[in-house]
Amino acid sequence: MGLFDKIKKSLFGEEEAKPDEEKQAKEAKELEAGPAEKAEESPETIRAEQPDQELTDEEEPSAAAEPVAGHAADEEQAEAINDPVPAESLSQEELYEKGLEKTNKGFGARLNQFFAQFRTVDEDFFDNLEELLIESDVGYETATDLTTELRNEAKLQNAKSRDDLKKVIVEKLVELYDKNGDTDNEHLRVHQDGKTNIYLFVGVNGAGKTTTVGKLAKRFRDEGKSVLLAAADTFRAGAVEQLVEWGKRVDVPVVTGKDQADPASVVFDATTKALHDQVDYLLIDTAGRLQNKKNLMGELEKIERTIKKQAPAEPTETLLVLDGSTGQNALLQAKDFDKTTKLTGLVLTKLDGSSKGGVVLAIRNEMKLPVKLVGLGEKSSDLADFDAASYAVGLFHDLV
Ligand SMILES: Nc1nc2c(ncn2[C@@H]2O[C@H](COP(=O)(O)OP(=O)(O)OP(=O)(O)O)[C@@H](O)[C@H]2O)c(=O)[nH]1
Repeated sequence: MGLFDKIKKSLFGEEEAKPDEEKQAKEAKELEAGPAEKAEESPETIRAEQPDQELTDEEEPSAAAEPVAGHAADEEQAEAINDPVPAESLSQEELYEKGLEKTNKGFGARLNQFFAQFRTVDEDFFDNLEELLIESDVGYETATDLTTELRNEAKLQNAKSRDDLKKVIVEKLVELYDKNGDTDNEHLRVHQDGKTNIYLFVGVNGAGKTTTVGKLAKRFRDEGKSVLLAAADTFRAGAVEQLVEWGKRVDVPVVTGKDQADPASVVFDATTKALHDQVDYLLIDTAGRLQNKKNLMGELEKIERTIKKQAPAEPTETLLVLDGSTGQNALLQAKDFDKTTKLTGLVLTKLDGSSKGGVVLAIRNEMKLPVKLVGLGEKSSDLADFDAASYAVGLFHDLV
C-alpha cells in the first residue's frame, strides 16, 4: 500500500484490510510469539582478551551501575527486559498509535489548540502555524518549506476552513519526509551475499543504544538469524552487565571486555569471532559520549578503524541513536557524530515519552539521514521500522 493510501485509510477509514496489511499484522504476531523471548539456557558470554588487563575467573563483575542521566535503576531495566509476551499482538500501526500517545498529547494537542483558535485560513493563520512548527522542533527551514507548501496547497484545493487544512498538513508532512529521502537507504542495509552485517550503534549517554541493540537482537533471533553482540561500552559501570542480560534473554552470545578496557579491543575480538563464525549480524554497543568531546569521539574513530581493518569494508550500518525527546539538540548531535563516524541512519528512541516529534523532519531535511528504527517503549517488542505514514498519523490521530 502506498504512503498516501495508508494515510487515506487512516484518515477516512476503509472497510477491508489490504493483503500487505494482513501480512504485516501476521508478521507482527509472529515476532511477538517468537521462540527466543525466554532463553532456556544462558548463552555464551565471551570475554575479550585484554593482554594488558588480565581478568581471572574469580574476579567479580563490576559494581552495580550508577544511575546515569536517562537510565532507569537496574531493577527497572531488568524488569523492562523481562517483559512478558503481550497478550495481544499489535500491528505496526497500532504499535505506533499506542507508542505515540504521549507525543500526540503534546504536539498533537498543541496543534489542536491552535486550530481551535482559527476559524478561517488567512495569512495570520499561516504565520502562526509557522511559529508553532518551529517551536515543535521541525527546524526553521522545514517549518518555512512546509508552510509555503501548505499555502500553495490551500490555494490549489481552495481550502478555506481549518478542517480542510488538517488533513493536508499530515499529507504534506509525509510528502516532505519522502521528498528528502534516498530510496536506496530507507531501511536497514543487509548484505545480500551472506557476508556478516556489522551494525555500529553510537550516541550520547542514555539515548537507548543498549536497549536498541537488545531489541534488534531479539528481532533477528526470531527471524532465525545468528547474532553476536559486542559490549564495547566499557565506560559506564553496569553497561556490560545490561547487555549480557539482554544476551541471556534473547539467547545471543555477547563478547565482553573488562570495565574500562579499550573498547576497540572488544570490537576487534568480536569482529574476529563474527567473521570466523560467519554470523549473520554483529551488533556493537558503544559507550555514550558527549559529541563535543574530542577524546571520546576519537575512541569511536578507533573502533571504526578496527572494524575496517578486519572486514575490509565499512560497517554495514553506523546508526546514531537519538532520544526522541531531545528536540533540536538531536540535530546538533547528528551533525557532530556524522563528522566523526559517517552515519548511515538514525534510531529514534523513547517516542512513547513526550517527544516533540518534529525533529525527525529537521534531521531529514537538513542531513538527508533516514530514521531506520524507532523505539516505542522499553519492552523487547517495542521496536519498529520507521514508517513515515504511521508516524505522521500516530502523531496527529486526534487531530484528523
Ligand atoms: N520509554 C522508553 N524507554 C527507553 C527506550 N529505549 C531505551 N529506553 C530506556 O532508556 C534508558 C537508557 O537506555 P540505554 O539503552 O541504557 O541507553 P544507552 O544509550 O545504552 O546509555 P549509555 O550506556 O549510558 O550510553 C533505559 O532506562 C532504557 O530502558 C524507548 O524506546 N522507550
